[in-house]
Amino acid sequence: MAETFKIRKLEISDKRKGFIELLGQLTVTGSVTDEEFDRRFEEIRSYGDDHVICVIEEETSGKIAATGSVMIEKKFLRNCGKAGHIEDVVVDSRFRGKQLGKKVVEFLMDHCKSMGCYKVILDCSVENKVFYEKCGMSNKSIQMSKYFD
Ligand SMILES: CC(=O)SCCNC(=O)CCNC(=O)[C@H](O)C(C)(C)COP(=O)(O)OP(=O)(O)OC[C@H]1O[C@@H](n2cnc3c(N)ncnc32)[C@H](O)[C@@H]1OP(=O)(O)O
Repeated sequence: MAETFKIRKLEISDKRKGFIELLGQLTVTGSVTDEEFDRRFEEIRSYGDDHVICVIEEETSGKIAATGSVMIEKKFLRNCGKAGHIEDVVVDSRFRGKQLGKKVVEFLMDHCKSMGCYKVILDCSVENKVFYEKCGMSNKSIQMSKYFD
């Protein structure tokens, strides 16, 4: 059957559509219960346009095929400017190479533009550098991190 894709914001029913399993293709998710998911969903929803999670649903199967999120940081510099931070971009391995990742990033960038951000930034592995270049980004600096126990 033909695949049809719809891009939209995350909905509370998306846990049943494989959203957490999809994130598991990016990194460790732990076992998120329905209650934990609902609580976190409501918390994120309360941030309104300052924290948006985008998904692409494959409508024939009703499964979430791709996702990505963006947070809007409010600054004092640049005349109290705003910066977008893209995180957690992942496309289901069955659907990679169909421009879905690019569509997710474009959706998130459009959101940043509509929010008046002067820039959008993200961290990624060397393997994903070309993908983000194809999304219109360029390498700016190095990534630093510290994971807490
Ligand atoms: C900020 C973060 O979240 S970083 C984490 C990124 N996510 C991951 O690493 C999770 C595992 N990987 C994935 O989910 C996917 O491979 C993604 C998200 C990196 C790419 O998603 P896809 O849907 O497969 O990419 P998409 O089809 O939109 O590719 C767009 C373009 O980038 C190119 N591209 C995609 N991935 C790569 C890659 N790893 N290396 C080189 N080019 C690539 C494609 O060939 C395509 O080029 P074209 O427009 O000239 O045809």
